Amino acid sequence: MQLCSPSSTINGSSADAGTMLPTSPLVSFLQSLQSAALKTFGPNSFDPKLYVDLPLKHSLAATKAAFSDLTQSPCDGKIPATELKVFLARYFEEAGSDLVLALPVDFVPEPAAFLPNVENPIVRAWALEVHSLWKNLSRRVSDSVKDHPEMHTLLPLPEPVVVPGSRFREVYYWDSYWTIRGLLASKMYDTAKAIVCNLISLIDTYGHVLNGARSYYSNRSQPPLLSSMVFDIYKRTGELALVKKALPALLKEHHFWNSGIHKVAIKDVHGRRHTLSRYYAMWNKPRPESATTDEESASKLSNDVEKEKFYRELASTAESGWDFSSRWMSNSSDLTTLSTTSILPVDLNAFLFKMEHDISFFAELVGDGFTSEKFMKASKARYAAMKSIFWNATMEQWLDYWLIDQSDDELVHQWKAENQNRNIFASNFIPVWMETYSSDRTNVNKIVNSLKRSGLVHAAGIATSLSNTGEQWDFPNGWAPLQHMIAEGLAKSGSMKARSVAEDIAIKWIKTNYAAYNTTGTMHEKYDVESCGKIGGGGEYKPQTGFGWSNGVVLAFLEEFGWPLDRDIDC
Ligand SMILES: OC[C@H]1O[C@H](O[C@H]2O[C@H](CO)[C@@H](O)[C@H](O)[C@H]2O)[C@H](O)[C@@H](O)[C@@H]1O
Repeated sequence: MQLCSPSSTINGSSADAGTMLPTSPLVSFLQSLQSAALKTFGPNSFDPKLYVDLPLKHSLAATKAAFSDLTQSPCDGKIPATELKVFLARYFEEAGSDLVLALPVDFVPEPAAFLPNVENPIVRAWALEVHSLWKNLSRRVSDSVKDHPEMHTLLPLPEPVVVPGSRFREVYYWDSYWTIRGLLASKMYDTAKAIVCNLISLIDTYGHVLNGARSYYSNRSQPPLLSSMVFDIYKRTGELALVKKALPALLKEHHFWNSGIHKVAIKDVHGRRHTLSRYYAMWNKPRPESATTDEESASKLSNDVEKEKFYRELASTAESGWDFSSRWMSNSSDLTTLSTTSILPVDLNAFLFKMEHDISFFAELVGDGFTSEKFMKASKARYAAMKSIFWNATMEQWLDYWLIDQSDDELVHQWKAENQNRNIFASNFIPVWMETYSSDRTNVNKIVNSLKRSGLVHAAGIATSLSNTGEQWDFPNGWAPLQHMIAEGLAKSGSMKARSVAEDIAIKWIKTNYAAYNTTGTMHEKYDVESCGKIGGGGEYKPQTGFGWSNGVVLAFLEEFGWPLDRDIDC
């Protein structure tokens, strides 16, 4: 494979964070269609995202004119269902039809040296089924997107793609990391590299990796894991070409997260000044993919200023990947108290610490000593900042820091102990995924003890939080990425005790995925950690199947821990 096809021209750097990016005419129109469809079809089984994913069959002008005729004399303020259905069939292609199923070039039914330590034949057969799911999730962007981008919200990408599945028809940023981990276990190195090339092309065009490859996602990113993708592929293949290609893009991405409104200065208890980052979307309107839901949630707010602030918090929370969770709310039963832009998140800064480390490593590899040194210094500075601002020695975990009672106009915040959020979330343990933390034996043992008494570890894995709010990034849901980062960090620490806790988490997780697969015939986006084989729920959309990161984590766990002949896979 050619390493990466030439990517689209650079439009310049991304707009200043905190500003509003303009809405495209197509997205605005599809949002009005979404709103009309809700009125017509009602809320049961209504998925607002479907409407903003619809590709046009005719020009936007012609489609708008026809829609306008339809809305001239609606009965009871709504378009009759039969008329709307006819309009939809006449003017739109099916959602997702602009991504064409494409067999990955490097897929073989049973790769050589596949999961050598999985000895149990039942588990091996299932792992091969999970491996075969890459065929269902692999696509290429249709030519019509490249030829007529104005008729699609889907963005053109130069290489084949792997999608999470179901309503998530397009590429997602942080999901891609665990997809890649699974592809590496599946020995599908070209497909893994293609994913990275696509994300680099987004940085070339927008200055950051988008939440997902849709025009309506351009106002925000997602947890920054591109450097980890490049690092893991390099470790596996030893090929320098991808590192060389990725390095300039990573420098741009680092700038995106460490400038403008993402960047926060804070003085610690000793008066030392640090710089950390936060999530902050360039958007203060309803998220187009969930506009009807967001408008409903905002309806109890009394004025436009409050609504705009709330909409920005919703989009910024989507940027965190944890949409939605009590983690970001000052009142866990009230979504309108989302305060994501006023929080310094542990996991985001841990990812950036790793990015700095990775960039330093990549720069060294390509012979750029100056950049390598610069980023080593940056990672050391963030390490010090994370210790001063997030680490809580009594709880022996890292805690999110709330920037409360201080306005954004203040140039430097002042750390106060009471602003650390003492609620327990899986994110409080994510730094252990980074080698710098996991290789410190004393620290790891403290973290293992703290994790064990946290209340997060359940029969079927690690819970996202301890609060059952009905939001999907809360109890009792467990998510594949969270299990993986914590277990991998502990497993690689060199502490036998930590490795055994990690293996226990991995076994529980594999068993619950297997049991649910056996009863439902599919892999799920999230699971309920209270009992083995139970799928997750809650949140703003129906639980999804497919599913990229769950498949990736099962394969990565089986690669790391194997499965002995005599270990039972049943719950
Ligand atoms: O449509 C609602 C939201 O859906 C996405 O978020 C969830 O799915 C993503 C894909 O698996 C995942 O990356 C994210 O962590 C999930 O919470 C989307 O990313 C959001 O932006 C969107 O508003």
